[in-house]
Amino acid sequence: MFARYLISLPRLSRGLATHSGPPLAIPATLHLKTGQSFNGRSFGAPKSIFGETVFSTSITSYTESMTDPSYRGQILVFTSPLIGNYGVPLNTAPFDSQDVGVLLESQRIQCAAIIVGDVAEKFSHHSAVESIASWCQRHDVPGITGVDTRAITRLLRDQGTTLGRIAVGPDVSAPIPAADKFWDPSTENLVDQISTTEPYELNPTGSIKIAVLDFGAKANILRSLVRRDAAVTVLPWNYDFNAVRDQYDGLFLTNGPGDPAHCMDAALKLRTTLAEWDRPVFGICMGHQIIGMAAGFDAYRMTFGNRGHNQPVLALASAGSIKAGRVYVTSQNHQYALRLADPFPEGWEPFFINCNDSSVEGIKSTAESGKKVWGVQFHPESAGGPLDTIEMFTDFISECRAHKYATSVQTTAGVVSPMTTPRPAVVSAAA
Ligand SMILES: NC(=O)CC[C@H](N)C(=O)O
Repeated sequence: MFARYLISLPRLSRGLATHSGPPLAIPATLHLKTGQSFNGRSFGAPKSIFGETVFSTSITSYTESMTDPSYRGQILVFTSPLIGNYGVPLNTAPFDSQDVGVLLESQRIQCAAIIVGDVAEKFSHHSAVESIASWCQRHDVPGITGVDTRAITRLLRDQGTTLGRIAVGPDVSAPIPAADKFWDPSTENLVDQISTTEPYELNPTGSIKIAVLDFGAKANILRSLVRRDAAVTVLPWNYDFNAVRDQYDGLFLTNGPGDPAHCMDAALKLRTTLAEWDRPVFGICMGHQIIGMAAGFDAYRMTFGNRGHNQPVLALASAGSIKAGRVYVTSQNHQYALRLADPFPEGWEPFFINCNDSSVEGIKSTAESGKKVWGVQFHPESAGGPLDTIEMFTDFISECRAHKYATSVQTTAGVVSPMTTPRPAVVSAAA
């Protein structure tokens, strides 16, 4: 009994640590390109920056959101009023070939800045090692607290995602930059800045070989594949996959930051893949947009996008664990979407639709096409958010196994009886 207290005491003292950055006395202001300003106090790095101001309605998982590479270049406004109350954990996972080396979604904070109503100066969680303010400071990322995030959100909902500048300290009283001086991250190829430059492998002894095109992958996407015993090869976003495709049992396209138009090169290469290769392909968010562009859809910029962890989507088709007619609650972070085409390009059908704004949430290849290709705008891997659609990873891997098994039976027919061919553990009943 006494020993139990001894073990928990150091944790308790760590968990009750207080804010360790500079005092919240430095003024900071968010200026929007459209002329509005919001005054608050600085925390984290006391530096001024530009970015694209977006809001997220997620209530928890600020650590996962902030390390999601898709937020690169963005000033993230949390609508949840209290942020930081459970602190920040140590962002290292045991590094072995089975893991991605981080607990959160990438090695560092990816968003340009955060804006919160009330930053928690005290935090409490058994795995917390520092406050959100000291974490932001270590990563050179500014934050503003003490502003009316509801007012900012209502503004962004009306006028759409808006370019912004955070002015800190002496910059608060400097003249507001002219509208044409606001840096616009959508003009840059942010994917190229974040994607791996060299191929690398995870879980090389896995039983099914999956190639991943990295547009700015969240770690939980890679984990979700490795946990299903995939041998994962992560490739740069514009890698010539067609030159190596026959080594793989399936292709996965990840999430990523910025305007998908910058990745047209990847979409055109994928068009060739889809025309000539019949193995399963799955894409999430940016990956879904790339699949859509390869299929002939347009991607457009939404007014304020969808960022939050409770976005309802209606399944319009069944596949694997997904049942047509059911609503799934999903995690989302996107500004762009595929434009609804009527009719869909030949060989494609609707997969999911957003219940709030009717935007396209998923497309899939038709049964007649003989392909197994899925794209979803939401994040089945979650982190943070609900796990309603996590089994889509199992469905994808099962399809890859089923394809590999069917091919091995075909190629060995007449030589080896199918009975002696090892059958994969999980074979999907997917349509
Ligand atoms: N999470 C993502 O992959 C986002 C995709 C794209 N950058 C968008 O904003 O729509």
